[in-house]
Amino acid sequence: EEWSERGAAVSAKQEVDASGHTQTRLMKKGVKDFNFGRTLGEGSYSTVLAATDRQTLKEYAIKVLDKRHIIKEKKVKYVNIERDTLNRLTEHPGIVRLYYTFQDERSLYFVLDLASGGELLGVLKKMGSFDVECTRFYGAEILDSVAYLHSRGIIHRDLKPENVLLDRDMHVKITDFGTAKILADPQRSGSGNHGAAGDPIDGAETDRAMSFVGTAEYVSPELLRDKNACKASDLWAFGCIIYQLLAGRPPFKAANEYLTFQKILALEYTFPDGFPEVARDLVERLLVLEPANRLPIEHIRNHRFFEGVQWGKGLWRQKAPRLK
Ligand SMILES: Nc1ncnc2c1ncn2[C@@H]1O[C@H](COP(=O)(O)OP(=O)(O)OP(=O)(O)O)[C@@H](O)[C@H]1O
Ligand SMILES: O=C(O)C[C@H](Cc1nc2cc(Cl)cc(Cl)c2[nH]1)c1ccc(Cl)cc1
Repeated sequence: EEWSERGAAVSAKQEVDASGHTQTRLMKKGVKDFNFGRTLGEGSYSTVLAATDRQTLKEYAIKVLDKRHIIKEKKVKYVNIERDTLNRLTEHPGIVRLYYTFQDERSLYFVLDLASGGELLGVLKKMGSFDVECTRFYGAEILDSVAYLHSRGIIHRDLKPENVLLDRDMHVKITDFGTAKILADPQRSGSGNHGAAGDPIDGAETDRAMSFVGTAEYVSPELLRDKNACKASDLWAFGCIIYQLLAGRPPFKAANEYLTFQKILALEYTFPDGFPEVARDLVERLLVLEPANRLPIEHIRNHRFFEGVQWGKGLWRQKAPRLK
């Protein structure tokens, strides 16, 4: 029979030996259990391939990392953070699920949910911008997923439309957890800053937090100011995403990263003509310099912008709105 513990997936094979005793052999999945298909994309340290499990014919995305490259680029910590984080995130439809990890002499392998709809960024670029109905649907699924991350003591720290993938039914699958922060105490640090002095999960986490900054356009002011991220940092990024879906561009974008950072710290952004009022009110309550003053998730769910959204399972069962 097949059972898989999180992360180290093992399958047990019952066999009767010569003396009639039942023996159980444990086998970890490996490269030979899969037929590899087309390349889905490339990262700085990774290649993602479509693959099919030869026994179950189930389709996956397998992220392959070259060991030498990982070691040379000092990314071992990130890879193990990604694995440990994904292993804690097992039960939410909006998070890319990790089924197995394994390695061979040359590479490391993450066996993940296949998100065949591509990146939300790609769809947004094709559309130019989303209408309120589509923004409401994708905003709600992203928010529901972030609420789950936070409940599991995880801060994503690099939320952006590139990291919001879409499955074959055009539902959200959030990915890219190599730069996430695992909180030692999941209940704390809603908006309280922590990092060096806070409750890092380990020493490595502190120096990593000190070195890690997300993607310029979505970086929160607290991360720029005191190099500390908190759960509210993900809500800043969420505000940027809602703005971008409706406006077709992020709120803070300048000729280079330094100028973008200046705009963020000065809260220098404007709404384009025609930006929907109800969405403007929500964005203004999220793009707030002080993390503690940002709208908390429960209040975002009840905001007029999300009026009519069925939160919980219903959200994930309904058909995704046709992108028009
Ligand atoms: N589960 C998945 N299903 C389908 N496509 C995926 C999946 N995960 C990643 N991809 C695609 O593969 C590409 C590489 O993803 P990967 O996470 O390896 O690197 P990245 O995070 O995009 O790049 P970097 O490491 O530079 O940040 C991305 O463009 C992404 O769209
Ligand atoms: O089998 C497991 O789950 C644990 C290993 C731990 C691990 N072994 C490694 C070897 C190298 Cl060379 C680099 C990294 Cl980051 C390594 N991480 C592992 C294997 C694959 C992946 Cl994707 C992550 C971690």
